Amino acid sequence: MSATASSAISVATKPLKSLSLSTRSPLPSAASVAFPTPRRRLVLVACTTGDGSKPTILVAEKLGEAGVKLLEDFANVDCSYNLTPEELNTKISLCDALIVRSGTKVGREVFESSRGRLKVVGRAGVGIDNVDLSAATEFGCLVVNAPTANTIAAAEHGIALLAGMARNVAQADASVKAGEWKRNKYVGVSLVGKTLAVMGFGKVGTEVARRAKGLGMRVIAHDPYAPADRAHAIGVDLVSFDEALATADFISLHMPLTPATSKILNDETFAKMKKGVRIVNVARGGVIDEDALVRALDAGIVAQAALDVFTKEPPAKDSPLVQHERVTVTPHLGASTMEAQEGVAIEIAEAVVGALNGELAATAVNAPMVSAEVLTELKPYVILAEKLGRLAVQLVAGGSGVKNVKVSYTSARATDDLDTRLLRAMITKGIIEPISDVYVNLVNADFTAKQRGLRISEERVLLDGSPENPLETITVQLGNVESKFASSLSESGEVKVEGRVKDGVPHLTKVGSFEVDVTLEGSIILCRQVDQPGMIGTVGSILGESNVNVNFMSVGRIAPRKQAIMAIGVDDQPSKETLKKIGEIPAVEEFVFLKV
Ligand SMILES: NC(=O)C1=CN([C@@H]2O[C@H](COP(=O)(O)OP(=O)(O)OC[C@H]3O[C@@H](n4cnc5c(N)ncnc54)[C@H](O)[C@@H]3O)[C@@H](O)[C@H]2O)C=CC1
Ligand SMILES: O=C(O)C(=O)COP(=O)(O)O
Repeated sequence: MSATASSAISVATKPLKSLSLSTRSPLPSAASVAFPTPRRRLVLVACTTGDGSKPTILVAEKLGEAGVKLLEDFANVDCSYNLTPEELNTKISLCDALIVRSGTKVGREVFESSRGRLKVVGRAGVGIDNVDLSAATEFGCLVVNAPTANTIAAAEHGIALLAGMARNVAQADASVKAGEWKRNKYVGVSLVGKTLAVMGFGKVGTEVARRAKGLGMRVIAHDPYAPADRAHAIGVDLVSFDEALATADFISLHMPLTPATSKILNDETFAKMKKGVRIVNVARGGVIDEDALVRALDAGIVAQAALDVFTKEPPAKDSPLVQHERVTVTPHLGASTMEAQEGVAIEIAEAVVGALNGELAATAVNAPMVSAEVLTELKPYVILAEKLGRLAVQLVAGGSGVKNVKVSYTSARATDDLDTRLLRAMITKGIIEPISDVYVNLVNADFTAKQRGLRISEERVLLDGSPENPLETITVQLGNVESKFASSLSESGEVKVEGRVKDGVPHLTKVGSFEVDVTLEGSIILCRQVDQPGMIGTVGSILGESNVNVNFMSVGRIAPRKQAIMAIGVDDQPSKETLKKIGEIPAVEEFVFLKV
C-alpha cells in the first residue's frame, strides 16, 4: 500500500440503503490458467496470539471448576480474585481475555490499559452493567455473557425472598437466635390470591411468574418489549407501568439496569403504589432510588422489601436501608447455586474460547448475532468482502482521501434474506487496516468507519433465478479518489473491483471495466497492456527468472488486439527489480502490485 494514502480516510457513515433491481449481470469471460484453492480461517472478532503461543485468560472472580478446566485446555489461565482496580489495570496488558462476574468493574481504563491486547470480556452471568460497552466496542473488544444458565437460580431466589419476606423468616430467625420467642410480632401475610407485578418479563421474570402462579397468586407483568402472547400463554396479563404499580400487592423487579431503568422506583413512583406494597429486588440495586425506598418504608407505603442487590455492593454496614427492620437482605446470591455456577462457568468458557478462536459467539453483547448456519454459508463471502476492500484501497493513489465507499451486492435472494452487517464490517476492515494501525473487527467496524469519516452506502441488486448462493457478486467502489492504476476506474471515475465466490474460493472478477479471473490469495500483479500474443509468456518468464511462483494468470480484454488486463497471482513478493522489468515490457502500459 502506498504510504501516501495513509492519511486518506476521513468523514461520516451513511445508513444502509436497500435497492432492488431486476438485472442479471453477465458472468465474466476471462481466460484463465491454473487454479489453486488455499483456504483461510475466518476471523471475525478476535484471534489467538499470532505467534502460536497460548492466549492468556484472566479469571477475576470465582468461576465454576468445569469452566476453568475448559479454559485451561486452551489457554494459560490466571485465576486472580479480589484484584484492586490498579492491579487489574496492570495485569490486563498481558491478557487476551478477561472473565468477570458482577463484582468487577470493567471500565474504560481497563481497555486503555490493555493497549489493544484484550480481545474478549466474558461476563459469567447476565447483567453487563459493570462493563463499559461503548469503550469495549471502541477498542474492538468483544463482550459475551452467559444469559441462560442462572435464570432458574435467580427466579428461585426471587420466590425465596418473596415467601420469606411475607412470613418474616429472616427477622424471626434472628429473634429466636437472640433468645426471643415473639409469635405475635412475626405474623405474616398470605400469598394466595394476592397480585404480584413482575416488572421485566424476560427470562427470570417469566420463571418467577410461573412459580408465583403455582403459589396461587394473580400475576400481572409490565415489560414494554415483551410479546403479549408469551404472557397470555402462562396466564399473565401485560399491563402499563402505572397500572402495575397501582394494583400490585407485591412487586418483583426483573429488568436490566440501563439509563432508562435507573431509579425507576423513586419518590414519585412509590407514591403511585398501593399502601402496604411489598417489594422484591433480585435485578439490580440501581433500579431503585434507595433513599426514596427508606422514605417509602418509613411512610408506610412500602410494608416490606427483600433485596438481593444494591446500588453499591457491598452496601455500607450502617446503610439505613440494610438496617431497616422491615427489610430482608442477601449478598447478591441470585445466581449462587451450585448448579447455576457450573452452568454459567461452562457457558462463558465456551463463549470465550470460541471468540478467541475467531468465532462469533451467539451470546455476543456488542456485535451482531449471526446464527451458525448463516455464518457457515456467508464465510467465503465474508473473506471475499475483506479482500475486495483491501484491494480497492491499494488501488488508490496517494494524496486523495477515501471518503465514499459504495458496496453493491447482487443476489437472487430476497432483500431481507441477506444480512450484510458482517460483509460491511469486513469491507471496512479491508479498507482501513492497510492504511492505519487500527485493528478493525466486527465489533468496532461501524464505529471506526464513522470515526474516520468513511461513508459506506450499500445497495442490493436483485437477480432473477434461483437463490442457491446467498450472493453472486460483491462490488466495492471508492469515490472521489485518484487511482494509481487508471484501468481500475469505472466509467464514472471510481476505483472499482468486483469479486465472486467460486467453489468456495473468493475470486477477483472485475477491475474497473475489465473482466479478469484470479483467486484472491497471496499477491496479485495487475498489468494493462496492448493485447498481443506472447504477453503471458514474457511476464511469466521474468517472474520465473526471479524465482517468483505464479499461481494464477488471467487476461481480461475489451476486444481482441486492443487493451487487456493481465491479472497474475503470485505466491512470493517480487523484488523491485523484477517489477521494474515487467514495467519495461514495451506493450505494458501500466501495472500495479497488490497484496491480498
Ligand atoms: N441477583 C442476581 O444474582 C441476578 C440478577 N439478574 C438480573 O436480572 C435481570 C434480568 O435477567 P434476565 O431475565 O435473564 O434478562 P432478560 O433480558 O431475559 O429480561 C429482562 C427483561 O426486562 C425487560 N425490560 C427492559 N426495560 C424494561 C423496562 N423499562 N420496564 C420493564 N421491563 C423492561 C426486557 O424487555 C426483558 O424482557 C438481569 O439484567 C440482571 O441484572 C440476573 C441473574 C441473576
Ligand atoms: O447474572 C447476573 O446478572 C447476576 O447478577 C449474577 O451475578 P454474579 O455472577 O453472581 O456476580
